[in-house]
Amino acid sequence: MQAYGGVSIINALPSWYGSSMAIDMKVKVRVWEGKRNSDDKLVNEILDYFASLNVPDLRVEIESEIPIGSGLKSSSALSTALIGEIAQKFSLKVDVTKLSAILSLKAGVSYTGAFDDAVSSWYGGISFTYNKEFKLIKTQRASEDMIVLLLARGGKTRVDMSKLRAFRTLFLEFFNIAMSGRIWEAMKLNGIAVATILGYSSEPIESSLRAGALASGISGNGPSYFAVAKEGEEGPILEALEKFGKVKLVRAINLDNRDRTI
Ligand SMILES: Nc1ncnc2c1ncn2[C@@H]1O[C@H](COP(=O)(O)OP(=O)(O)O)[C@@H](O)[C@H]1O
Ligand SMILES: O=C(O)C1=C[C@@H](OP(=O)(O)O)[C@@H](O)[C@H](O)C1
Repeated sequence: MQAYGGVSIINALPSWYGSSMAIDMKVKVRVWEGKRNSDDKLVNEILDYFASLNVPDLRVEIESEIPIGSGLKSSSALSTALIGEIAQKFSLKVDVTKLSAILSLKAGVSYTGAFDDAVSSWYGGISFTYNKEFKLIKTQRASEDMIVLLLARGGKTRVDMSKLRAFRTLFLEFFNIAMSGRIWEAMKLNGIAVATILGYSSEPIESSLRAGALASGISGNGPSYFAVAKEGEEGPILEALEKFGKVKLVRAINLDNRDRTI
């Protein structure tokens, strides 16, 4: 089973309201009956949950294009893909995205459950959620004709959640801007605010906005930066971002055929 990474539109830590957009960076997971081979806490939390439903011990193979601990939703892509794979293999009916959020919290890899990220990872497109109640507000298709430029970096450390929580009202406003359809504006405001609050340099963001990006900022809690460009207008932004490291170009992804009944 596979799921996808994403970039943040609204980080859910400040207000519990979150939104993210799936991008074409894949995580592919396969499982076989056999002795467990993972020492990852998220994988083991998921395997423990299914063991409690009498699913036998499983060997897990993960192929991921997303750097771990990047802000690009590697954990939600992994957990939804793994939960979906096990549910399909053993014909179990589960709510993939809600279970992903609950088990991510239990495994300690998430602050709010990252339900926003689980929904975009699993269903593609854009998610709007209220993570406190695992509530899906809406999903919408993402424009696949935009280019997302990534300074993809992994290995983030814990963030001080109270720093972001202090800006609850501001992020609630950003969320409302996104809900009204002004996605790039909300994405940019969120991305700049997260960078400023968490102390990341704003130089890559300023450079890409000067070069014509529709949005730029920190995705999730970082450390990855992103910029969004209209197709054909990405050249100067690529040039601006390349001064800060290797840049990866991807597109948003919609998964119109995802089975919503698993
Ligand atoms: N390829 C992978 N293999 C094993 N575990 C992974 C992989 N990708 C993600 N994870 C899990 O996700 C966690 C990282 O989550 P997090 O810090 O929220 O990063 P991100 O912002 O990329 O989602 C890791 O600690 C690990 O448990
Ligand atoms: O832990 C969480 O609940 C979240 C972490 C952040 O994402 P990353 O894990 O990608 O940093 C954030 O953007 C998301 O809305 C919620």
